[in-house]
Amino acid sequence: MDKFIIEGPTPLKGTIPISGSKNAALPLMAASLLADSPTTITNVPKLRDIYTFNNVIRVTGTLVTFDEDEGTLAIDPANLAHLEAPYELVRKMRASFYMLGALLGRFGQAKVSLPGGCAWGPRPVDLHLNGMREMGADIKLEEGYVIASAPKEMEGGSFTLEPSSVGATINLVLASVLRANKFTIKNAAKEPDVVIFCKRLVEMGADIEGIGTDTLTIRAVDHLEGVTMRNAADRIETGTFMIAAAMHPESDVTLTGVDVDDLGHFPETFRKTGAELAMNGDTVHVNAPEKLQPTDIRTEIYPGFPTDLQAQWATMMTQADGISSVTDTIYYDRFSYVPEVTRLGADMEVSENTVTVEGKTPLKGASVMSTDLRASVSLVLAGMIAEGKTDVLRIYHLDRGYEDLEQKLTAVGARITRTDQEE
Ligand SMILES: CC(=O)N[C@H]1[C@@H](OP(=O)(O)OP(=O)(O)OC[C@H]2O[C@@H](n3ccc(=O)[nH]c3=O)[C@H](O)[C@@H]2O)O[C@H](CO)[C@@H](O)[C@@H]1O
Ligand SMILES: C=C(OP(=O)(O)O)C(=O)O
Repeated sequence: MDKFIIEGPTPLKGTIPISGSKNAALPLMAASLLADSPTTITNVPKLRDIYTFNNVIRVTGTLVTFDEDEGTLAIDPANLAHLEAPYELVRKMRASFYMLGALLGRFGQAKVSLPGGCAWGPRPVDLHLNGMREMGADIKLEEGYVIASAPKEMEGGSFTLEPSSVGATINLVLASVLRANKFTIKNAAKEPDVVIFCKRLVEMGADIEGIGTDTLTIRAVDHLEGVTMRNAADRIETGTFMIAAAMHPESDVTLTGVDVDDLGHFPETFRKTGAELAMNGDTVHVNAPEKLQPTDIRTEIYPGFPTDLQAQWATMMTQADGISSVTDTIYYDRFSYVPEVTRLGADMEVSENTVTVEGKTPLKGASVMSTDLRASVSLVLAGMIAEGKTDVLRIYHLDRGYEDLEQKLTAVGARITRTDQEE
């Protein structure tokens, strides 16, 4: 198992290119299975989750070709015949559950393992399943698998997501675009990953009304055509590097290739820390403040503060002068990074779904353990401002979602090396 050795503290200075988004690419890949002809997706990052989902898709007989140098993924479902997504692959990442909507929507049948993914607490799929039932599908659970079937035409109807869910919105759209006479999703997710997914489906020929709002109405079309589509820039990687840039008073970082319109209210909140932020076209420039201001946040659905940046934000707040509170309203248990950042000297206390951070505490290098994707990157952020050597163990979590992380950070001044010496 690989680990990072980080020598700190180091200011970050220079330019970091932003990669294509993992969480936008995965639904686009699932959408390509609905088409009668091949789809090409550009700006796809080289990430473990993308490789895993490629393999999930290949099990069905679909031809998947990934040109890693170009970041171009070609998906040809002409020979898609095996309507199953097995446990061995689905357990590795939650988004492989999109196979349920894709296979059911296209073929009226699917056998898909219940999903894995970042495991910080309960992550149910009841809304995916109940929404499909409401649409007219028959859904059973057998030995850890969802067995689904649907007639050629489903009546459709209406289903309210409570709470709003990115994954359920995507799965219900996948299941309905070819098969439901008229299906309405209420309290649908409006996250940019959902918006780009719906827009690309419309380019393929789908009929989806209300894109970007919380009510989506889908009317079945006869067939969808494969197209060439561009994936979005990664808004979570963008936010992570903005936070990294604010943590050391001498840092001055430019991010390129950003989809600034996908950042919701994050830039506004970020400015409250005292960091200077300039956004110009697809470029974001961050100049760290002399003194970081304590800034409370609560995670919310888009355009509110993303839960996928909660751990990074709380870690940044260890360097702010004063007390701040970070509350996660989406995932109540997403705090496994707290004991690890505390090992470096942070003063953090979790109560229910809030972590209270008292700063500013000097951090000192130690060995810490990655527990999930965003928790892991917050340990890297902490390691880059900690005095001395920090070992971040189990970085395979990071490889799920950050493309070339150590190369990108090293290029702007961090001292990070990867080794496979971990016992
Ligand atoms: C691959 C991907 O894109 N993952 C993202 C996606 O995950 P994912 O799609 O799994 O997250 P959801 O938007 O579904 O989860 C939102 C909330 O709904 C709840 N819920 C969800 C489904 C369900 O059937 N029942 C239910 O109760 C969840 O427990 C959670 O409290 O959105 C999350 C919230 O922005 C992000 O943290 C993940 O990075
Ligand atoms: C939690 C994440 O991914 P997943 O939903 O696939 O676990 C994430 O991208 O932060």
